[in-house]
Amino acid sequence: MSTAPGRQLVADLRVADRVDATFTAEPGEVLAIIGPNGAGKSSLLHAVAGLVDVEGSAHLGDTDLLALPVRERRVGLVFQGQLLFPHLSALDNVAFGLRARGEGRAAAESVASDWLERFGIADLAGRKPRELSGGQAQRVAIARALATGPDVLLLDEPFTGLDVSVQMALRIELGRHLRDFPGITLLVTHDAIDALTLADKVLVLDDGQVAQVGPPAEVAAEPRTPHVARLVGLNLVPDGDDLISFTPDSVVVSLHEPEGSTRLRWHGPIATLAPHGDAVRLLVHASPDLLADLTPAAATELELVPGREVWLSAKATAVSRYAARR
Ligand SMILES: Nc1ncnc2c1ncn2[C@@H]1O[C@H](COP(=O)(O)OP(=O)(O)OP(=O)(O)O)[C@@H](O)[C@H]1O
Repeated sequence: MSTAPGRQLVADLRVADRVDATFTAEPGEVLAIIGPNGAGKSSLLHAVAGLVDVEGSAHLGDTDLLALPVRERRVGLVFQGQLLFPHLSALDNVAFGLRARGEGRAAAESVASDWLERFGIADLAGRKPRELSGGQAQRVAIARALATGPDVLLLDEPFTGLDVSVQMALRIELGRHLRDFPGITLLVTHDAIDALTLADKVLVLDDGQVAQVGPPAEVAAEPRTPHVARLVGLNLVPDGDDLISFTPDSVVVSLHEPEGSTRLRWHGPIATLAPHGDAVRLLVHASPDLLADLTPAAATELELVPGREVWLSAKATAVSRYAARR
């Protein structure tokens, strides 16, 4: 366990022209960092880990993280494609960090063995990484990061590249371990499910800047960036100083301009048309792009095909309206 639990992280980090982000994280909190490709998510984690040049500040309680040499930062890393040491067994991989910190072999192996047990892979202790499946190797990598009792755990897309069923099992397991973890977890993910199920707080990064921070349910209900809206399956349209969001199934699709006074109407060509659950989901190149779900019968009736111009409208009662910026 961490030697110094209970310390808040207060960070104001700038990485070249890629990241300029201020955020805080509470002890025991899982902060999910989401945003489009190239938003700067990995750069932000690398900055905390000390893997890139960074300006600004990062304090963990009274400790100035950036002033500490990298190996003295109590930070656990699980990065995309990060390899285990190929020549070490699973047990020795997990024990490595403890050994590097000066623990004796027996003590380090006992802690490592305990962590393999907690991840349900004690029987794989003697295997080399090449003898492990992707999911097993990732369990070893996460156990290795947690075994040293870090103050901050950095997870960068920890489930990428794994089968969906393995991802689900590992997500549940990780959630269990994170609930007991007294340190701070920064979890970079492109998956709304990770953010909604594992995180206490979500930070949305857009072009290196913090676009939104809040509890997962709030970010999902009132997204402020098109990327997050799409992640949670909502349409998002700017309207003056406000944003409005609405579900694809609340959109009415027609071939002619809707009558009535609603301002909430758009038109454009159908870009794609695909099954979505029991419905047919359209992506329409309006301004902005919008999703609309309708029944297969309605799609056939309207003779909808890609390229066809359609009108979309949303009932005022079906939209959620909120300020674009807090
Ligand atoms: N070492 C580097 N030197 C210069 N530019 C970099 C470096 N690493 C990343 N970048 C650029 O900085 C931007 C942010 O990259 P970063 O990998 O942090 O984003 P990301 O949000 O993690 O993206 P992804 O989801 O694709 O992994 C990108 O435009 C990327 O090309």
